[in-house]
Order: sequence, then C-alpha cells, then structure tokens
Amino acid sequence: SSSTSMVTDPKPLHLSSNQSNAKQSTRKRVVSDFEFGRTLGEGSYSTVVEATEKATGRVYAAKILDKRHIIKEKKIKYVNIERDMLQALHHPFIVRLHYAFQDSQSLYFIIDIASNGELLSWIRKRCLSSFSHVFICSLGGLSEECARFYLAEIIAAVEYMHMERTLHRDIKPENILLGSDMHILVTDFGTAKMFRKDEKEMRAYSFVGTAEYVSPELLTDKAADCNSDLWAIGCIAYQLLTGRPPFKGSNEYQTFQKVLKLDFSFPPNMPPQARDLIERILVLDPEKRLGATQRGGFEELKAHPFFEGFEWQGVEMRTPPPMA
Ligand SMILES: Nc1ncnc2c1ncn2[C@@H]1O[C@H](COP(=O)(O)OP(=O)(O)OP(=O)(O)O)[C@@H](O)[C@H]1O
Ligand SMILES: O=C(O)C[C@H](Cc1nc2cc(Cl)cc(Cl)c2[nH]1)c1ccc(Cl)cc1
Repeated sequence: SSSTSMVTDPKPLHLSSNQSNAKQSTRKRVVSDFEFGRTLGEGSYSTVVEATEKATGRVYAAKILDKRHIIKEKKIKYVNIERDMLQALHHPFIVRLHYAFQDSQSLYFIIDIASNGELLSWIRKRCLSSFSHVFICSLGGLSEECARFYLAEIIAAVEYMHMERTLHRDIKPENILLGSDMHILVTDFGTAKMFRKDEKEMRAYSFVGTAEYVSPELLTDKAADCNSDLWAIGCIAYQLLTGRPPFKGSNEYQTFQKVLKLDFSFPPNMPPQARDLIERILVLDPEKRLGATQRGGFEELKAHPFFEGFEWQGVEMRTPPPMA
C-alpha cells in the first residue's frame, strides 16, 4: 500500500511551534486580545466585565480602572499593591491574576471570573428563600453544613495568606466570591499588606477595614496583625449561621462601640459547638483568640469540635454542599 507523506507547512525557521506557543503565553496582552461582554459589577474605582480571550476562548473577569480617576483619587498605590499581591499569591481559593496591562485611558486586571457572585448574597438569599417559603428561617444564615464548609475554605485561604506573610485586612463576605464550581475566591487585595522575609514582625499601622469586621485592637492602638484577620473570621462565622454580622450599630460609630465592648449576643437556637467556636475567637485580647499567632496559629482553630470529622485536606477538590 502506498504511504502518503503528510506535507505540513514549513515551521517558522526561528521557533518550533511549541516554543512559539510558549512565547505566546508570556507575551504582554493588549485590549484587542479580548472581547468584553456583560458587566459583572461596579466598584468605587472599577468596572468588572466578562472578558473572553479571542485566541483561546477562555472567559475571565476584566477589572477595568479609569486612569484619570485613579490619579485624581490618589489610588495609584492601592492599584499597584493589588497587582503585586495578586501576582504573588497562588492558591485555589484566591482570585488569580492572569494578565495586567493598560491602554491610554484604562488599567486592566484580567482575573478568574467568579460566576456565582458574592458569598454575601448567598447568605441573604438563603434567608430570603426560607422567608419566601414561609417556614421559620431557623437561624437566618446557611445550614450548619454549608456554614462549616465555607468557614473552612475561608480559614484555609487566610492561613495560606498568613504563611505568605500577607495580611488581607478587609476580609468580609462581600470580598469572598464564588466560582462556577461554588468554591470561594477571595478578592480585593488593594488594602492588603505583604511583609518582606526579613521583617520579623507582621504588624501594620495604617489601614482600617470595614466597621462590622474591624478588630478592637485596630480601633484602640491602630495595630493590625494576623489576629485581626482572625477576628474577621469570627465575625463571618457568626454571619454565616445567623445571616447578619455580630456587631452592627445604626452607624459606624455605634458599630465601633459594640466591637470595643464586645457587645453581641447569640440567637437561642445557635448550634452549641458553633457558639463555642465563635466565643473563643471573638475575644478582645488578640493573643487569647483561638487560632492566634501566639497560640500556634490556625491548627487549634481547625481542630475545634465544630469541625469534628471535617476533612481539611483536598477540600478544593470536593463538591461543595448545595446552598439553595
Ligand atoms: N473576579 C470577579 N468575578 C466576578 N465578579 C467580580 C469579580 N471581581 C469583582 N466582581 C464584582 O464586581 C464588583 C466590583 O468589584 P471590585 O472589586 O472592582 O470593587 P469593590 O472592591 O467591590 O468596590 P470598592 O472598590 O468600592 O471596594 C463587585 O460587586 C464584585 O462582586
Ligand atoms: O504594566 C504593569 O504591569 C505595571 C503597571 C504599573 C502602573 N502603571 C500605571 C499608570 C497609571 Cl495612570 C496608574 C497606575 Cl495605578 C499604574 N500602574 C500596571 C498596569 C496595569 C495594572 Cl491593572 C496595574 C499596574
């Protein structure tokens, strides 16, 4: 039988095909590499839209910032911090930066798309759906199983950040997005703080987070460290189960007062282990919190009875429990 030799196009002399592909993937992207679609959300300095990379068909989120606005609002530092942080952090539960580029008007972050939106809306939706079905919404938040799963993912993400010597400093349900696989994607690193290897103390004295999640030490001596991110985790744990944050005043000042006085209470039907966990985190003295750096970090947090039987290893490969 005659064998016909396949005539292929001559390879470009200078690069073999896989080298030119490799070259492709590291080339700085430009706006025309993408097709922009529906708007996913708006920030104070940004618009986030769906972006499809023409060459690969891959769908991302493009966070687009207007240069003039960034300059006028003196946010250049924050934007560059967000870029450097996202570039440095690689974890399944942290939104990944694929490309960063600019054109004459705008800056573009091309990041993982979180097609299931913010965790916050799921906590509220859960409450609404139970309301709309007119059965008593027991606690107002997620089921205990969902709360445990998502709290565990948040703990895993923050534990990774701290191991990378990074404080997030503004952890809250609005900054915890959900991918198409319903695993979390932590975002909003513009106010994060990364410490160099030679900086022995990871303590930051500048930024204040969001009132409902700000730690008491940040309000008293303006200092935030890993234990301040841990405090926010305690607030989120409470909110995942009850549908609302533990400290909520009628205005920011009232909220701060509640935080400083540890003025919060549990609804009567709060699962006892969840209550115990939250009581051990929401402690005024940062070093006394369960999971505090001075007590050996998050291991004792992950070993708390509320997580009895929870398999921490490989949680990112597991199918999350249904929330609806
Ligand atoms: N990767 C993403 N995938 C899908 N939606 C996103 C993504 N990142 C942000 N969004 C949504 O876009 C909106 C704007 O987000 P962005 O982080 O740009 O601003 P913000 O931090 O929410 O607002 P502000 O700048 O005022 O703090 C938010 O509602 C957020 O839910
Ligand atoms: O090209 C890079 O990777 C670095 C640049 C740095 C940079 N160039 C800028 C120009 C302006 Cl006007 C504002 C900011 Cl914040 C700017 N940041 C950059 C570009 C895009 C993004 Cl999203 C962040 C940083």
